[in-house]
Amino acid sequence: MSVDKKRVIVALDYPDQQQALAMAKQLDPQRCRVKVGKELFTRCGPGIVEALQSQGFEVFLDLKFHDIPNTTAKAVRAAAELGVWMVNVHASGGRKMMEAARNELEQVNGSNTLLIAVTILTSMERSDLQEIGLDIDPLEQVKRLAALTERSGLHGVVCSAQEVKPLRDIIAPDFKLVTPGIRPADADVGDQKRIMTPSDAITAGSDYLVIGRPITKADSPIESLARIDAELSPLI
Ligand SMILES: O=c1ccn([C@@H]2O[C@H](COP(=O)(O)O)[C@@H](O)[C@H]2O)c(=O)[nH]1
Repeated sequence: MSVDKKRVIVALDYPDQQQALAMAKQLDPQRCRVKVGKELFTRCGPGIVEALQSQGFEVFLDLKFHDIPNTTAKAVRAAAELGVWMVNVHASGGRKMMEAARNELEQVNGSNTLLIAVTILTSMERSDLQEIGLDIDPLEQVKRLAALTERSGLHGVVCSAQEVKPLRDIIAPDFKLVTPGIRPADADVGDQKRIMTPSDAITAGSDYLVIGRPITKADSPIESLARIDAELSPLI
């Protein structure tokens, strides 16, 4: 089995195609992947995904679908037909929703799109869960949703890197753990709560690190990415 060297996914959280493509132009599609999220996709539509693919990038379409099973499944089909590398739903949409999405994906001819589920957003801490009626530690809820996601036949979950080690004890080794909330030691934390440095995340066993503002808002995004690469290169 070949080792995946492209462990960093750069979150292209920009308000227009021009800025997103200008950033992408500075990146090497052989060394990283890119993520298109709600802001960029809502502004630009599927054309931005196609533009990035034509530059050679594998795209994680991070739209976090959360709806009734039929609607979510059809949205996942649309993403797979766009040829994205990875797409996601919210695990809290439940087993029936996730199974419908997985079944629909299996019907897409020749697709090898990965389908993963968001557990608990990395911007949330225990007090946030309490406000929505969940009197539980984030780790416990993440474990519960990751187990449900695996039973529903998806390929992995989005979680915090802080949860990777405990999750590895309860899920299959090939179940993908995709971790946003990555912050180099000197970076602004912003609205993220459950964070980890790039090297600690890889050491803990994260498959993919999603990194946005520490790169995209840096004075020199390329120097920032190069520092992250240098931090990770002895580890991957
Ligand atoms: O739990 C989650 C799920 C998704 N995200 C997304 O990842 C990036 C992180 O960006 P930063 O600028 O590095 O904070 C962003 O696009 C989020 O939508 C997440 O942060 N947490």
